[in-house]
Order: sequence, then C-alpha cells, then structure tokens
Amino acid sequence: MAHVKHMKWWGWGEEGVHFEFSNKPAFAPFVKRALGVDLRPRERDTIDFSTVSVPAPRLETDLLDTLGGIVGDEHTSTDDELRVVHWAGKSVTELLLTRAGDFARVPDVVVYPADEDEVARVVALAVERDLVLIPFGGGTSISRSLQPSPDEERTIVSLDLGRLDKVLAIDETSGLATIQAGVLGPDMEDQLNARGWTLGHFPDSFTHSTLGGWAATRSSGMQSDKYGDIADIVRGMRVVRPGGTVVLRPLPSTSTGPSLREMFIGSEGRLGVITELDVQVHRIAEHREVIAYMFPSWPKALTAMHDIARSDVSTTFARVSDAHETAFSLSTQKAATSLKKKVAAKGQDLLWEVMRRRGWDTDEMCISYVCFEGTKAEVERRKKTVASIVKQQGAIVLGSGPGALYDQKKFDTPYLRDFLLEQNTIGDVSETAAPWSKLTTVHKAVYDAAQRAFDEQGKTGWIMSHMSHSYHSGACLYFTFGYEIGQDPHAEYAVIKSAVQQAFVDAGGTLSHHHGVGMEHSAWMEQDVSPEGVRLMRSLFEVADPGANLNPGKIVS
Ligand SMILES: Cc1cc2nc3c(=O)[nH]c(=O)nc-3n(C[C@H](O)[C@H](O)[C@H](O)COP(=O)(O)OP(=O)(O)OC[C@H]3O[C@@H](n4cnc5c(N)ncnc54)[C@H](O)[C@@H]3O)c2cc1C
Repeated sequence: MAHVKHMKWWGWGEEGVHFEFSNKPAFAPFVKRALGVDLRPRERDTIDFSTVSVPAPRLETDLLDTLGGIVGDEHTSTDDELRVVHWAGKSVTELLLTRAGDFARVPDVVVYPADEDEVARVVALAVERDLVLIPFGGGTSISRSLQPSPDEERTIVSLDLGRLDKVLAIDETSGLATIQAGVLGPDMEDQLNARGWTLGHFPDSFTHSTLGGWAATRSSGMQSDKYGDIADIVRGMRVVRPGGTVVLRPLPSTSTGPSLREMFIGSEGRLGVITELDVQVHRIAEHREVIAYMFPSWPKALTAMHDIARSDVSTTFARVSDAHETAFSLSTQKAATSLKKKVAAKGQDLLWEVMRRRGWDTDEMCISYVCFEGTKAEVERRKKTVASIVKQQGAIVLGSGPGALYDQKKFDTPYLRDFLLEQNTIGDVSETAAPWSKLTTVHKAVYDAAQRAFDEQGKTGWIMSHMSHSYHSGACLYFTFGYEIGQDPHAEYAVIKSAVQQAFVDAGGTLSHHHGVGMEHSAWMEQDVSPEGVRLMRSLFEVADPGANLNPGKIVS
C-alpha cells in the first residue's frame, strides 16, 4: 500500500494526540460558565473502527484490475477504514456522521497515482466508464467538499494525491518553486527550508492539508498579511482534465483574457485535478517575533488593526480576539508549575489589577498578536511604530512571552472539537471577510443572530471571534460557537450555522473568506455572487464536465 499519511478515521489529526484540560485549571469553570456543561475527564483515547459498519464497495472487479493496471495493484484499495478516511472532510456535520457510522455513500475505491501521467489515465477512465472522481488532498475540508452525494449511484473513486509530494525545482532568481500538488504542509516546508526558502502559507490545518488542496479551496494562511492568500501565491499550475492538461506557466502577471489560474483556484475538484503548482517562495526571515498587546475594548482594538493595515508597517500577521475569545484564551492557560511560571502568573494578576485601577473593564479586554519578520533592525523599527499605533487606542504591550506561546500552540486548537464532541458539545467555526466600514456591523449581526438561534432552541450558547487577514479594504472575521448537543444534533446545528452564515451575507460579508463552499455553503452562493453569477458558474461546470464525473454537486448544485 502507498505510504501516505492519513488522519484518524474518526476525527482530527494523529491517533494519540488530544486536547487535555486537566492541566488547565480555568478551562472547566469557563466551559461551565459559557455553555453550562460540566466537563468529564476523557474516557477513551480512540474509537474502535469495528463500532461502525461500512457499505460494501460497489465496483466491477475488472475496474479494480484496470485501476491497478494504471497505478499498480498495491496503490489501489477497497479497505473499509481507508474508504472511510477518504469519504469526507472534518466539518462538524461530517464528524457527527462519521462517529455515528452514518455513511450514505463512501468512495468504492481509493487510488494513489504516482505522477501526472497516471492521474491523466485515471481521469480518462472516469469519463469513459462514467465514474465519479473525487480528488483528495489531506482530507481537511471543513465545507463538505469531499463528501459524495448520498444518492450517487455510480462507482466513486477517491483519487489521493499523496504520492505527488516533491518540491521539484526552485528558480532561485525569481523565488518560484515548482511543487507537486499532494505534498502535505510540513513535508513541503521541510523540503523548502532545507534550501533556505519558505512558502509562508500556514492555515490552521497546515499539518494535515496539501498544497493542491489549498489551491482547490482558495485557502488563506495565518501569515497572509505578508505572504498573501494562496490565490496570490500560486503563479502557475498544471491541471489534468478529461481532454488534456491545462498548463499555466509561472508568470508574474499577464493580461491574456479572463484568468484561467483564478478559475482553477477554488474549483474544489470540479474542473480537473491539479497536479503541480508554481508558487512564490521567500527566503526564511532572519528574525521573527510575535508581540502580544491587550486592548481595553473591541472597537479600540479594531481601530488599531485598521490603522496598522493602512500604515506603511509590514506585519506578517496582525490579529485581535474579541472579549469573548480573549476570555476563552485565558481559560486555556496551563497551571503554573515551575517557579518561573508562578512568577509570570503573579505578574499577570498584578497587571489585571493595574488595568482595573485604570478603569478598564477586564471582561471587555481584547488580546492581540502581531508578528514581525525581517532583519533585527527592521523588526525593532516596525515594533516601535506598531507600539505607537496601539498605544493611541489605549493598549498595553504585553511583550513577546504570550506571543511565543501563541506561536507554539497555533496548530493544537483543531483537536478541541473532537474533545468537545466527546463531552456531547459542539464547538465549530464560520468565517467571513468584509470591508473595514462593515466589520463592526457584521460582528454585531453575527452575535445577535447566533444568540437568537441559541434562544430559539433553549440553549446556553457561546460565540467568540477574532479579526485576522488584513487587506487594504477590509479583513476577515472568524467566529467560533459552541453549545451542548440536544435531541437532534443535525437539525440544531443547521439552525445555528445557518443563522451565522445568513448574518454574514445580510450584513455585507462573504459566505466564506477561506473555507470554501463545498456542499455546506452552496445555499448562500446566489446571495454571494448573484443568481446570474451562479448560472454562469453552473454553465462552466456543465460544459467543462458534461458527464458530471468530477466531484459533482460541490460549490453550486
Ligand atoms: C480544524 C480546521 C482548520 C482549518 N483552518 C484553515 C485555515 O486556517 N485556512 C484555510 O484556508 N482553510 C482552513 N481549513 C479548511 C481546509 O484545511 C482547507 O480547505 C484546505 O485547503 C484543504 O486542503 P486539503 O489538502 O485537506 O484538501 P481536501 O480536504 O482533501 O480537499 C478539499 C477540496 O479540494 C479538492 N482537491 C484537493 N486536492 C486537489 C487537487 N490536487 N486537484 C483538484 N482538487 C483538489 C477536493 O476534491 C475537495 O473538493 C481548516 C479546516 C479544519 C478542519
């Protein structure tokens, strides 16, 4: 079998890695206060695969042989657990269905091509035999862009790109790297770092997602302020389609009609299989620091973030949590065990006391992290400018200690959702982007909508948010919400998630800044890009894929 790393079948990340709260004394009281839930110690470390039953593969034996003839028998599989690993991404809906073994339809076979030629032969076979082909990167989709339609009658092939995992070349003069699409984030960074380069693209899902997946979902990483979204980073690509391969050369810019590059970015497997990308890479920064600041209120914090974005200071990221998310962050602090940590904790208590004396309402304070990269001198200069901007809004500089901690913990949070599910509690996220002039309105509209949805269902719910990913004209607002699961998990989730999504578009935001559309968000597409926009997109998919063989039903139904 192909040596490709996969996440656990029942949740996020690696077996044996969990969110742990026993070493975080403020966490259980916080959850009780916010959600009314009494946390229990974790009862199990894994879920036994034999607790679920998987529909038998539906495929003709000659098809398995034919696929084996293309990629090698050892690179095809009809194994139940592997098919379940490939059946869906990691949205809450999918996690609930997976844990319950509620699989309407799973891929019938998983194939692992070794190169573009094998991908092309599998794509041609899919059209010839009328199969459904779903490209699979790391399986981290959070918008149901992998899950097959429940009533799909045809044989479903999951095309796992995991063996296409190499950095092929670096044009060191231009800072352009040619990289295969199936490489996982950490493997790619290792290969680039070994030659002194970085892509600088770090989504929260970085550890388990792939370059091809990022391009196919129009991803954005936490350092997009400096490195850009994936749409800015990708300069060229190769896309295998039923009729041939589209080759877009790496060009800094071009005026050759509507952009095919833009058309493939975000196409979620519906227009072909991305096999290779040319991406802008950067020399690893000489010096990097993340500095934390505390603001007295959300409006002041947002003003400071906007002032940073419109100043001439280049930050790698600038983000700020609202008061609810700040309270959550503080609740996840570990118990102070060493003398050094005890002194730091005492220092924090004293700082809060000083703030109260200054008239701060500590329930309203908002923590912010700003990252600086460059030479030591550049970083010092930028830190000074940002300090003067944030001080105009009354912020206190907390320094690099909390910033370093944030930097280390940034990829741990995804494990929290599985932990909460075990506690019969939903914790999920929805994100948007809006112009600076509308961010406050969007923030309030989402809070109000979520509260109404919680009230409607008699739930004690919690919502929190941060602002990140700044642009000249606006920024992303990222919301996390939670509540205890009741009688009908899917119906309750639909009400709350829909309320949040609808508030985005009603208040002037987009349905998603970086999670993509899939099946989860397609209901809002007409409101996002207009009915005529959806008609145009649908026509494109119909013409580009008349047999609906390529990941049908995603983005627009
Ligand atoms: C906990 C969590 C945190 C997340 N944080 C972020 C974040 O910070 N930023 C962000 O942008 N996203 C984030 N996501 C969403 C997700 O990680 C992204 O959508 C990511 O880009 C998906 O990459 P993947 O390799 O896992 O793709 P997959 O999930 O395997 O596939 C996603 C879609 O892309 C298609 N696809 C994959 N590879 C190819 C290919 N080579 N050619 C054509 N189509 C392809 C698939 O068919 C599918 O439609 C998060 C998700 C989770 C669960």
